[in-house]
Amino acid sequence: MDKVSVYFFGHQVLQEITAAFQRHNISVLIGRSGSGKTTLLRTINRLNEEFAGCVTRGQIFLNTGQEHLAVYPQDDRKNTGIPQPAPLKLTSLRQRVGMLFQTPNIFPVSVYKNIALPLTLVSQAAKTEIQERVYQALQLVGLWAEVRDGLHKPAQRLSGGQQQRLCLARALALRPDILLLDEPTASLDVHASRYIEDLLTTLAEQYTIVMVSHSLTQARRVGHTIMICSQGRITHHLDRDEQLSTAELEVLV
Ligand SMILES: Nc1ncnc2c1ncn2[C@@H]1O[C@H](COP(=O)(O)OP(=O)(O)OP(=O)(O)O)[C@@H](O)[C@H]1O
Repeated sequence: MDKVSVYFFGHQVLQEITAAFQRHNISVLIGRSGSGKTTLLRTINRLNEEFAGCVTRGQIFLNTGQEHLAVYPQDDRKNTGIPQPAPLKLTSLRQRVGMLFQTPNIFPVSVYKNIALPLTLVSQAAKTEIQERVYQALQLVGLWAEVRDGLHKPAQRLSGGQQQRLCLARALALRPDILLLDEPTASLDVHASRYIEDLLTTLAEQYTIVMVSHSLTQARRVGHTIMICSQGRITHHLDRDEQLSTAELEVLV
């Protein structure tokens, strides 16, 4: 992303952020409450636009390895003769960029339909293929053995950790390039959190993951890169093995 700023009702909450989230890496955003972590995450799938009074400036590109695509249509270089990447439609962007929230946002339908419904909406796949992709997604998040006998039971009956994995399976079934995770373990106990963390480490081999966390220890456990946000800026950009003491202090100030 290049010089990305976000305003809510004229108040600037992101200050010209320029950053790159490496492919097949877990980038963890940490920082004090209100520093802009969630807003930054939501620029990547343009979710901020769903809120009243929001204006976004700057440019975001998505590099999938095969394609170079523009997330935001604005481009100051319009008249410079530099070839412009293809702009992404919002529906396509939301399919390519999956998102998980602090508390699992399951739909009030069966386990199976939680994954199958969005899949049916965005793909032309036949019923048998939908079923195959639902099963694959459940296996990918380690839920298959736990839910195979209750696929058509209400998803609300699952535990919190299972519900969060179901949400992850729903996002993965759409075959995204990027996963955005907003404190995905915030509502889970330590065992369910560790399960999700291990899962993310495995998924990072295939997906680009950008995650918000309030836990520095979690950031150190799973993050390949740690980005520290403060007052709408990324003030530190650290690799996993870098000494964090200065940065830790910055966060605590
Ligand atoms: N929909 C919105 N409407 C108005 N202001 C908003 C909206 N979303 C975020 N903000 C403002 O943007 C600023 C950054 O909020 P954001 O949620 O991104 O911070 P955060 O670092 O994720 O905080 P937390 O760690 O508490 O979740 C805050 O001042 C917040 O009030």
